[in-house]
Amino acid sequence: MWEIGTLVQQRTRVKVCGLTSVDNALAVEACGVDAIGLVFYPPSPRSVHIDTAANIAAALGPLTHKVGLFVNADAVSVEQVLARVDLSVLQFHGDEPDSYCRQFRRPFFKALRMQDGLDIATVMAAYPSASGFLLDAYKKGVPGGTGESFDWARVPKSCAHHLLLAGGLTPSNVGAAIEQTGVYGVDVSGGVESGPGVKNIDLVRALIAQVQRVDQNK
Ligand SMILES: O=C(O)c1ccccc1NCC(=O)[C@H](O)[C@H](O)COP(=O)(O)O
Repeated sequence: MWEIGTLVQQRTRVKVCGLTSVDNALAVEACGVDAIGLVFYPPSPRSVHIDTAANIAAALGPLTHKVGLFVNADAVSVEQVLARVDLSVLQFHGDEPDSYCRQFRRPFFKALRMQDGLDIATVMAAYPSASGFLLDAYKKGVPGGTGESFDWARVPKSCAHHLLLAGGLTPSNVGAAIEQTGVYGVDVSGGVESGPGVKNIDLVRALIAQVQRVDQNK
């Protein structure tokens, strides 16, 4: 079970990433997710146009987090997005240092790609401003959305940070992932898609059902 301080987290948070249309985002939200991710990284097949992103963020309910994803973007373009899109949380998937990430004055997750030999504790210590860390699979040259898992035994068992587990999660394996790692939340993209940037609502429902099943047994 995941513990932050003395509090035991009874519910695993769910973020579904890579929404590209208002209707699909609303349908995903209606499944009961906590957060929706918007990818501002043009090479990604899940990249969303800023106008569409603004419409998605405006359409979602006020208690649903809107997370903006960036990969080594220049600060000006991040500010341009923030001026148009009501993002509550940021997520950085590149080589951005803490000083860069914190300048936008939003809570942020730093994505750590779990390359062999990565010293997780040392990297985390370099991000004192981070609200949490997203642990994702490492694939050379691909900053995220790989659809691949990493060895969940590498997720720190007792960790003072909020951890989001990502990488190749599906309705079939998310229960085992939570049981094994006890993370604060899970982040899912390709495993609930029917095409790039299009989420399959049946798969999202199935994923949520598995998360709830495991949470009820905590
Ligand atoms: O989704 C992308 O295309 C993407 C591209 C560049 C940086 C990050 C990206 N996604 C970030 C996410 O948070 C994904 O949900 C995470 O990497 C897991 O993806 P998947 O393995 O497909 O579930």
